[in-house]
Amino acid sequence: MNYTKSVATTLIPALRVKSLNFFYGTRQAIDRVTMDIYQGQVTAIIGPSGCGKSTFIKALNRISELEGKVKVEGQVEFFGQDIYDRRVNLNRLRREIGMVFQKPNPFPMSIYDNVAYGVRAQSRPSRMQLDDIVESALKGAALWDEVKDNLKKSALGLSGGQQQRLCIARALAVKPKILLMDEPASALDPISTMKIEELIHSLRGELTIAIVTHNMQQAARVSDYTAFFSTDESRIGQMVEFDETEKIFSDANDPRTKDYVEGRFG
Ligand SMILES: Nc1ncnc2c1ncn2[C@@H]1O[C@H](COP(=O)(O)OP(=O)(O)OP(=O)(O)O)[C@@H](O)[C@H]1O
Repeated sequence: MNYTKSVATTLIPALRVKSLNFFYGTRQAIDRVTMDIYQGQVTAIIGPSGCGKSTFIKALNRISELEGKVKVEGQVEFFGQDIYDRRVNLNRLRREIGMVFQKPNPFPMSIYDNVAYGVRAQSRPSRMQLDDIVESALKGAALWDEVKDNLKKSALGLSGGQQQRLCIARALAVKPKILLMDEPASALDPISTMKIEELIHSLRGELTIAIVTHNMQQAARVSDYTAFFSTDESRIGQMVEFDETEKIFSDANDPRTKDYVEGRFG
């Protein structure tokens, strides 16, 4: 399916990444990445294995710091605020910039409690308020109709595709401004993949989305903007080209991007 896209005329950067270097210990994984992620748009990050796509998006809400000793240089501004400033509240940052991973990771609890989890951690809503939040997050993640009669059942009994939409509902429940998705459909069957793509399309506009994907057709279908990453001779990831998705896939400026999107490399 191809979705109609309308590239916005006034673009507001939700995230501004400036000359970002990222190191695991002493090993540099990405080198001087500079790009904007525009509000309300879907931005795809594509590129060959090991070029730093996951590293890059995990640096955008500082979830990468959970992976051990990492070092970050450069800046990431979230609506003008430096997310690497010492005073940043990490819980709040990760609520505002939510994340969905490749492998669905529901908590071992009921469907309802999964979605309510983050909301309960941050506030004390009444039962009725919480019911409303859970319902609207599940509707937002296009899962409500499938689970509304089984909210008390374990999330682990859902199919892989349903679990992934539940994880999206869990992220939506705390009202993020940005949703980062790291290959959200790569472990799913084609029908579940299509549902995730439709969902991305329906969330676009009110939500800013950055998605890492290996699937170039998927990037072409769902995104408004695309960043192509690759590695240099020393195998450090860099961003080669960033542009409107249509341009990247039909008339890229850099020959490395052209080769990759035309399947000649990677
Ligand atoms: N936790 C980690 N510790 C050390 N090195 C890591 C870690 N995670 C990733 N790397 C290294 O950083 C580089 C970039 O990895 P990353 O996973 O970001 O690439 P990717 O483009 O997302 O790859 P893939 O498409 O295979 O998922 C690789 O060389 C990888 O081995």
